[in-house]
Amino acid sequence: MKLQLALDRLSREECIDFIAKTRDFIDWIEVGTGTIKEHGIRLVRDIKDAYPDKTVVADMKICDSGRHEAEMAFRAGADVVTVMGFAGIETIRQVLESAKENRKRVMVDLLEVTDSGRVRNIYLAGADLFCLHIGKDRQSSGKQHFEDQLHLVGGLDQADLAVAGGIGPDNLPSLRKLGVGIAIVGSYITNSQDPEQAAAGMADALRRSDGQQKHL
Ligand SMILES: O=C([C@H](O)CO)[C@H](O)[C@H](O)COP(=O)(O)O
Repeated sequence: MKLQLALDRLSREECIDFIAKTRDFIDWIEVGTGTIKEHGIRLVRDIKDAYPDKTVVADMKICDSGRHEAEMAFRAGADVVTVMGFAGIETIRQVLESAKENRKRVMVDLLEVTDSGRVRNIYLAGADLFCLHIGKDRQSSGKQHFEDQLHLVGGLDQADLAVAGGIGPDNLPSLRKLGVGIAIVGSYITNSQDPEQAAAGMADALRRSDGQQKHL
């Protein structure tokens, strides 16, 4: 299982600092939605320039104007862009087309998606990377579990699966059972007193896990 560090609610300098501290343990770097809004898409470019060997995810959470927003992220050096699973299928198609033309990838964020038929249509449109996501605001209610969302991606045999939202050592065992390929971890690392140690511990635990890891 791979580890994606999510950079949310941080200053520009903190983002750079967290990457420097955790670089040996993380596989993918996510520039969070709010981070892009606050610091601009230029931060994606700066991070990709500094870490060309890392996969950089621009968490654009696109829900309209698909091609325009995807190209903005790809031009800035993003390897992966996120689109919302609840967006119109035309928007999602535009993002997928842009990714294909630019030889990049799309992560479909399933935040607040409940209809597996919709997910299947997105899969049939060409998406091959989906993210089960318990949003920040939902996390505070503590009522949602990744297991409850798993039916959304059942039968999407060629797709890779990521999970995001409240991930740390406590729910790692459940991820193993889900066949997750990539664990997206933000707060557990960025709120830690020792981010390097937190990332090292997560990376070690993820790699030791016997989840049905797929090539990403
Ligand atoms: O995508 C995210 C969320 O919607 C805020 O923009 C987070 O990056 C992701 O859920 C990681 O969350 P935590 O690990 O719970 O910080």
